[in-house]
Amino acid sequence: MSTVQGRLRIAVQKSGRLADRSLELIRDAGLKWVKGHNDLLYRVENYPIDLLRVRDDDIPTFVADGVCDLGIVGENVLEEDKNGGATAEVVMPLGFGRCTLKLAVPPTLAYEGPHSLQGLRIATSYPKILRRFLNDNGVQSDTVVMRGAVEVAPRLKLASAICDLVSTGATLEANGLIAKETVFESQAVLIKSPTGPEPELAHLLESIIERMAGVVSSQGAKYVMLNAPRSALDEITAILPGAGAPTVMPLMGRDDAVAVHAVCQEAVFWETLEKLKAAGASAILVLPIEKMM
Ligand SMILES: Nc1ncnc2c1ncn2[C@@H]1O[C@H](COP(=O)(O)OP(=O)(O)OP(=O)(O)O)[C@@H](O)[C@H]1O
Ligand SMILES: O=P(O)(O)OC[C@H]1O[C@H](OP(=O)(O)OP(=O)(O)O)[C@H](O)[C@@H]1O
Ligand SMILES: [Mg+2]
Repeated sequence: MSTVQGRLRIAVQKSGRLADRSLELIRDAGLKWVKGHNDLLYRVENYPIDLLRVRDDDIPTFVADGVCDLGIVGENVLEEDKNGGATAEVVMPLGFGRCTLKLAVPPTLAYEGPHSLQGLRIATSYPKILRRFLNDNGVQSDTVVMRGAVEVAPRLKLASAICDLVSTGATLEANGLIAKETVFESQAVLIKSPTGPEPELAHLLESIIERMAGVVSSQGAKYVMLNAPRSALDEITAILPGAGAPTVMPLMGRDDAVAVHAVCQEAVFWETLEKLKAAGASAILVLPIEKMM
């Protein structure tokens, strides 16, 4: 595929677990497109950018080779794809698509540590990451590569253990398997091409990355406003989760109390509000943040 002159390209998963969240992030960064008849390529209307919709396995190569300038992919796929050649650069973690590559065994296998897998067969879709884990632990095992439904391998007597992605653990449980080792922790990441775009598009690329960073950091962040007795100010600001220096303002006609405004980078739970109240805070408001830069 040849690159289109004068347009940036962003690779996203066409369908699957990352597809919707990837488009949502791009939309929140201010890009607009209409779904046309071309399923592979969405043309962005308000910037010279195209969204290339592909299998997630192809995204690292497209970005490493400069066919796409940016891409959104799971760290697990990126890691498995490493081959010593040109690699895409990780720009930032995106906070979604969190999952863990785990080793799991049936209850009939007496597991006492990685050495219990010595000489056994392990089914996985991630042979390279698994091989590295086994080497690091000095274990020699055979791997059976399966593209999906890895969890059925022990029942079919294809393998004695599996190494697959887990998030809720429901699939392992449904297949009677028990997780034993964490092999790799993953989430979706933004990657960029090492070759860089045409010089005229460099500024646009940086601006899109900066906007995406703003969207990611505002996710889960809250703007908290409250009134606090002056005497409890230190205690109250210490309770506010992930807040930098809050803004402290006088309250008209009240020398003993102040208004506190803070951006909390972490989730603000009901428990936090209860603690703030117990410390003397009142009129507590928690507001969502739409954009942050
Ligand atoms: N159970 C899960 N929970 C959260 N994230 C997951 C889970 N399983 C996979 N992921 C993440 O989502 C990515 C895409 O998963 P998906 O199952 O859609 O991939 P796929 O079947 O390989 O899709 P494709 O057709 O694009 O090749 C994975 O590589 C991983 O980073
Ligand atoms: O811990 P859980 O929440 O149960 O999730 C784990 C399952 O999710 C992924 O598969 P997916 O459903 O994406 O299907 P696939 O194997 O066809 O890609 C993974 O391969 C597991 O099978
Ligand atoms: Mg895939």
